[in-house]
Amino acid sequence: MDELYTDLCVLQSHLDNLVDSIRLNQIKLHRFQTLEMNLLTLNSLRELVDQVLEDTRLLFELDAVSFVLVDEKGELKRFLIEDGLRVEKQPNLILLSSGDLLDRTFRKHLRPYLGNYKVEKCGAFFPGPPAPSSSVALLPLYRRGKLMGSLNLASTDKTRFCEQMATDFLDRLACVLSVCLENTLNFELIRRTSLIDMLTGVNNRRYFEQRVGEEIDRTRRTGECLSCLFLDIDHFKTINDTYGHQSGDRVLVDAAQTIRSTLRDSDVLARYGGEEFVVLLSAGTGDRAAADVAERIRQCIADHEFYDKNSQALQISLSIGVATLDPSRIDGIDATVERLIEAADRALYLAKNNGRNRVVSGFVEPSIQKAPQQYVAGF
Ligand SMILES: Nc1nc2c(ncn2[C@@H]2O[C@H](COP(=O)(O)OP(=O)(O)OP(=O)(O)O)[C@@H](O)[C@H]2O)c(=O)[nH]1
Repeated sequence: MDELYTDLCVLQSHLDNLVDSIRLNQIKLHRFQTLEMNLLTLNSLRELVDQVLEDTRLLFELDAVSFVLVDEKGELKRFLIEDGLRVEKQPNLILLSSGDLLDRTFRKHLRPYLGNYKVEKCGAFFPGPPAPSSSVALLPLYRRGKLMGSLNLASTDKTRFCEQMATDFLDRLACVLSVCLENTLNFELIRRTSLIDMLTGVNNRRYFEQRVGEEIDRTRRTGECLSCLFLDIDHFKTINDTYGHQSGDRVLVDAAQTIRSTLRDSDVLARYGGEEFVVLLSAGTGDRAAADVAERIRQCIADHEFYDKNSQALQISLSIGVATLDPSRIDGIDATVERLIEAADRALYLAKNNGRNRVVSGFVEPSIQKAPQQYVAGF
């Protein structure tokens, strides 16, 4: 009888353990499903990065999460900056200019690595080493045999990730994240290609008009200044007429690259149309700094040697109109895309009328529009 009772107790304890592990797996499954559902509704790389870095850590109660992405052409960095992410302030986002690290770590079998944190194996996957004796899971993200990145999880609980563990949930998460990453990158490329000027490779007017609206909303919220520069190549018709349309195209491409090289990554440069470009300076650039940037661009173009299609050197110049929207000077409702563009265009008109190859600056004025006050001249 006693023996039967002992057997029953052992059986009961087995059953209890089984029920516990089923409950635990249900909780895990629910967490994975929540994360997967969130990943499937994302629209941009920026959202994907935020989701992966923040939600994964909180949802799975991890001590560190990092996200490695292969970014050979620096495109992903540009997408993220354009969408307002301060990449330099995200130590857990690691953008690699080559896939060598991932190839070395996963290439043999494309399987996750689970185990103790070892600096030689895991050091490059975490910005700072997790606490001593942490356990980690490095999950390769790949599609069609190509490694795109990795999701890296760390816990101070050294039993959390062990070599012998079943990895079904983690495999599935890596697989879903890989598909989402591939879709997001394809979507970003299509979206941005339609926002790029085919000749010069800088953004087009459509992109600029989207961005300027977003930036004005931001200005209303933060009270920071927003400056817009209108740039127009002087006597461009004469360049076309003298050297031919193809040479004109070469000049436009070279001018766009030269202007881009004077700007910060976070500034927006777009071809507005024909020989007109527009620059939106990143939030917080005041009116004086904006005029300085404009003057730097003007000087850089004036000093630059351009070439026609027969490699004959030629010189060009730019007229630039600068308009600054300073929320401390105008009412929020006065701050509109049209008013900012109009003010920059008016300043450009003055620069042209005052002799070209110069910068004229002004503010978006409250209700009664004043002529821009000229305080910076080209030469
Ligand atoms: N090569 C080339 N020329 C273009 C392109 N788009 C516009 N243009 C030319 O740019 C010229 C612009 O001429 P205008 O608007 O008269 O201006 P401008 O000669 O630069 O004179 P100002 O602006 O007054 O200094 C026209 O001849 C257009 O045909 C382009 O994509 N390629």
